[in-house]
Amino acid sequence: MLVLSRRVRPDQWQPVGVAALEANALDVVRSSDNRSVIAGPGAGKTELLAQRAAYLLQTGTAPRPRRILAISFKRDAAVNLAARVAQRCHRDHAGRLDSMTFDAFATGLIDRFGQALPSRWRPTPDYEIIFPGERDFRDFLQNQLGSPPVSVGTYADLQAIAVKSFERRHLVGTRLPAGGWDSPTPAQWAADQYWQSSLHGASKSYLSFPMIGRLAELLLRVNPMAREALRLTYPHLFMDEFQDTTQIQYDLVQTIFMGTGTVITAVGDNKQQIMRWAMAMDAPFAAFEADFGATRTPLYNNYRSSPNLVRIQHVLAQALDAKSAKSVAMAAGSITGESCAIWDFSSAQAEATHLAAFVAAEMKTHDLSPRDFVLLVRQKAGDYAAVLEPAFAARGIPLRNEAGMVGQVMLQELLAEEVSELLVAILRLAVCQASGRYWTLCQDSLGILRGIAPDDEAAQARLASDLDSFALDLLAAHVSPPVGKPNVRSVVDRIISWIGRDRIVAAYPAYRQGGWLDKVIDAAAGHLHISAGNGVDWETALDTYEGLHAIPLMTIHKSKGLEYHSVIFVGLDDGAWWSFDKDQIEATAGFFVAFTRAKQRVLFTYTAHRGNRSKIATLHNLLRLAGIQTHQIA
Ligand SMILES: Nc1ncnc2c1ncn2[C@@H]1O[C@H](COP(=O)(O)OP(=O)(O)OP(=O)(O)O)[C@@H](O)[C@H]1O
Repeated sequence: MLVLSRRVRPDQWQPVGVAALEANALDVVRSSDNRSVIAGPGAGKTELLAQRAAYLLQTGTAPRPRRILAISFKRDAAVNLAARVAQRCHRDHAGRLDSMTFDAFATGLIDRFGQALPSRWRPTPDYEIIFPGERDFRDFLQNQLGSPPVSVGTYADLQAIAVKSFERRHLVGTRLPAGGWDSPTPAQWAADQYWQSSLHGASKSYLSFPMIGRLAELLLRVNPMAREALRLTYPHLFMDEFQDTTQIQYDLVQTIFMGTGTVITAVGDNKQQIMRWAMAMDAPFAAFEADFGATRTPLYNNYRSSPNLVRIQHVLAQALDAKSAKSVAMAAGSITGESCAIWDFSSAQAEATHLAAFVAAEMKTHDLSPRDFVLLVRQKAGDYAAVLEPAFAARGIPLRNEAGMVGQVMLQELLAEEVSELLVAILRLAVCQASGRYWTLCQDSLGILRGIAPDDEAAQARLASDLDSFALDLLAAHVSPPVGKPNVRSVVDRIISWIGRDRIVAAYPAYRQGGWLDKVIDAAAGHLHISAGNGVDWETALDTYEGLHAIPLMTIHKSKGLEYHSVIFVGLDDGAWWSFDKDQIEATAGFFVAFTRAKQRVLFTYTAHRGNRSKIATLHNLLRLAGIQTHQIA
């Protein structure tokens, strides 16, 4: 694709990389006011943000040195948006999009300005990120907390605080008072004790991401200069998957941008809200429209799924929102036979054997690759992998549990880590035959790490020559992947030290805390060692590392935002959906997310050994309502 850096007149700008956008999408792309775009799956919401970035950058509506801030909830979504913009824009333009997760944004603010917080809220500069759970809060409330001062209440008052909602309601439930609570309730007093011991109880502070979000909000509230700097830098803000916004994130955005000239575009789908357990707000779009005067703009097309799947999606969508409009299917159907069915099996083994045979045959007949399929499960992916993996291996198809742990990092997260991506790109550049496209990737990433401006031709040329000689040396030293864990580790260490550990830490805020960089490097080396097993060549080892030829197995949560030719949902039974009764809406939304990842086909499997279908009768009834048949397969 030819991408130009010259400026385009707004009236002459055309969507890049897609034939057309629907009228409302084009309207949002060109808009200069706050918009909330609520649209169904596959409507092109992420694509709309990529197109809007292209429009703002290419027409000079967001002129240099101003930048666009795009906040996503998951790291791979942030990477995905940046990649789409990089494909559509000249790199001079694409480099002015800062696409990051909320956590990275808040952490970056604390790292830059945190020492300006009032002393009672100031973390140590070397604070660590922690992930406390219900057990930690129970231990704190029941064992670590003494009696409160009489003016606050009694020990019994403290014990009456619900452990389950302590974090959500009290610890990070509201904005932090700059000078502390004046006359705290027992719950506020307990929250303050937790805060003070996390911030000042040891030689360094220990903070969770929600706590960092709250500190970032306070920081911006009490620091008008930092607030103003952000407003000036970012005249445009994008928020993807807005349905999952937490109150903490919303308050931060409100403190920085409400009532300013920054134009906000928020996109999402209420029917895909599956993060309520992780503190997502009840109605973030309504709050945004009321507080920021945002105009709601719906989208009607579905570019992902076949007409038959869009028809079924509509039945499911109506169970979540009776007012939801039927989408217009823009993609054609390409398979014969049923595009959705429930397959019953006598055992998990029979299920695994049949699915492997089916996928192998489909790949052959329709020229599909393993990455066109996904095996989705509700939870405990490892248990399913133990049965499915050997059955697929017997058909010569590697299956890979993306939720599996490599050392201390989840595989899916490892692959989205900057360090892992850079390692793979440098290795591919050095050792693979057709490595052309890795040049640009390495040159761009290293240019950013070394602080070289894209238009500084002399420095870019020096970097290119440096990269070239490093790649040649690497190849000369390792014509094939090294054997043995220590040797693989030393290759990884050599690349990291050539890139410069300090540069990596300086460029990516997440690596500044809590030994995360070491965990990622350990995991990358461990995963490369396993991928290079059996004396394979470099290309095979790196393909295995990235899972290019393996069928992914993942949970619904991890599949958000992704798409596949065929989705096979393993386990439509009460066992997998044991908590269905607890929050039927969220569970049905999860079911909807799983279903809507498919372009052409969705298969559900069931085996009685894992549970009945009575608790989740609602889901089975919905499928029946949509005309889906159940077949006894094996
Ligand atoms: N205008 C368009 N023309 C053609 N294809 C498009 C267009 N917009 C999006 N697509 C394609 O449709 C698919 C879905 O787009 P996208 O991922 O942006 O949807 P989404 O609304 O964010 O989906 P979801 O909420 O289900 O994750 C992608 O493959 C994308 O490339």
